[in-house]
Amino acid sequence: MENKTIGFIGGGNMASSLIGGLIADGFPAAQLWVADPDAERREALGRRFGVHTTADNRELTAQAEVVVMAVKPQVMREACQAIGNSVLEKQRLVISIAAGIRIEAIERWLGGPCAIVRTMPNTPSLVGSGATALFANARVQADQRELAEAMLRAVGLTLWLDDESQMDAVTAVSGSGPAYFFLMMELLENAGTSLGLKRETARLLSLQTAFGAAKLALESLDDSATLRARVTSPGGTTERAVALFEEGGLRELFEKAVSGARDRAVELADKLESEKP
Ligand SMILES: NC(=O)C1=CN([C@@H]2O[C@H](COP(=O)(O)OP(=O)(O)OC[C@H]3O[C@@H](n4cnc5c(N)ncnc54)[C@H](O)[C@@H]3O)[C@@H](O)[C@H]2O)C=CC1
Ligand SMILES: O=C(O)[C@@H]1CCC=N1
Repeated sequence: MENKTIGFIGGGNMASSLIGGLIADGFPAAQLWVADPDAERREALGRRFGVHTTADNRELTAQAEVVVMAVKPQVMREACQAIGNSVLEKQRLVISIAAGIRIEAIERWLGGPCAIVRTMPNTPSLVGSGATALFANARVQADQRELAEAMLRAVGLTLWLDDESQMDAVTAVSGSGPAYFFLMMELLENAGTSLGLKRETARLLSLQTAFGAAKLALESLDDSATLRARVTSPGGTTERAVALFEEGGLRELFEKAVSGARDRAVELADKLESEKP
């Protein structure tokens, strides 16, 4: 991977997280390109990371051997169609991070057979703690698979899926997942503040507790329910809080919210892939 040039079509939140994570892992900024129509964004990315920037997607595909599609799903069709010729002619490896959009649609929009790896990363990639699932089409060669994996492993955990349709569930679990945990941290901080703690005290306790719980769970052989049981003294404080969560329907609500996210990925793909050009 070290000698490759990687280009991002779209330099928004997720591309910035991947770029920041790659640079922090030692990947040379001089081998990173970003194409974005937003001049302020290009300027900010150039200043923050020292990467090459351009407003011209085709200039990026001319420069970068690996082309990461990092635009919104709603922009994927137009962006793929605009770079299709150059991607196919130069036989670039395309890596998509777009939620919902299936490989078959990306290939169709590019206009011909192409090596495509569909992935679902998440924003903790910025600090090297991302989680990314990958799925490759049959045109992806072993060395390209290795390359895609190495790029995402540089910013966190990677795993390959054996069925592309699982990507929508992954999107709902780990793609959107950081937002659920941020929400929980926000709510715990607010609850602590309501109980009379200083905002900063409640914030630090909430964040370190989230971090500690995740670290403990990752390093433990026990499952999350067992770890929870160890915090829950019979007749104690945790038991009361957990009972109130259960009574309030948190378990059902969680199932509903995460399947709502999965359904939205499917809905987006069905809508965007069937729209007339
Ligand atoms: N934000 C997240 O946590 C995650 C996002 N994703 C996926 O990443 C993709 C990007 O999402 P975000 O970074 O959150 O969006 P964003 O809105 O922050 O970034 C999109 C960028 O694309 C640029 N853009 C728009 N049209 C363009 C074009 N034709 N060519 C080049 N650039 C163009 C915009 O100016 C913007 O900077 C989406 O497909 C999303 O599903 C995947 C995993 C996690
Ligand atoms: O909210 C979204 O649609 C994107 C995909 C996963 C995380 N952010």
